Amino acid sequence: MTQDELKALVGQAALAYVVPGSIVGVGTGSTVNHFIDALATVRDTIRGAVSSSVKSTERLLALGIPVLQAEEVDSLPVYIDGADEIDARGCMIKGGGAALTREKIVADLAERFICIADESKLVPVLGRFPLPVEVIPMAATQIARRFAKAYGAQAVLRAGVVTDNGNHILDVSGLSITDPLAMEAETSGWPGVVTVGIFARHRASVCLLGTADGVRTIAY
Ligand SMILES: O=C(CO)[C@H](O)[C@H](O)COP(=O)(O)O
Repeated sequence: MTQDELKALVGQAALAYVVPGSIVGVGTGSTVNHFIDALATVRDTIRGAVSSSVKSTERLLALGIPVLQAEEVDSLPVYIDGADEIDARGCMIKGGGAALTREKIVADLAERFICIADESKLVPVLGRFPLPVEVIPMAATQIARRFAKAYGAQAVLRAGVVTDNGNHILDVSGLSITDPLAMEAETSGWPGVVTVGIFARHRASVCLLGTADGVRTIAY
């Protein structure tokens, strides 16, 4: 099976976690695009979606799924999203699609984070995938220096990318994230950091991994 077929498999499997009559939290990315397509087939059974990006909103609306604003809902039963890396405890690196800030906001509304990914995303330790960090533009250089000093890591500005929030993305390589909760807490507090792409406080409750043998479900 191709990687895209594995993504389609888990996008479809995630439908089992959609609560009838509810509003669904929807992430961003190529795997989530498959989920949105699957969600459209049951759109009459849900009240709508809260989306984590302009791209996902456009796809949801094009498929006839109503989109609500985050401020219109108190809580969501599930948030369904992809990841760039997932460790053995369900902590993740996210933000490859530059949507990490809104993803964390919508995930924070949800009771459960259902992560959908192909099995190549499962790693022993987070950090091989460069960590995306959304930053206020004027602070980018200062924050890059701080990653070098604190962790010996190299932060590179993602060229030509402006987030849905008008900010920039640093991609930080050379990290070995053995304590995701601690690193998320520490770096999230640096001035100028909007959102760090470590999802430890908002880690996955369930991970659906696409494998050649079918969907592997990991509950944390
Ligand atoms: O965090 C994300 C976007 O900001 C995505 O969930 C992550 O990049 C995975 O994307 P894909 O499903 O395309 O592999």
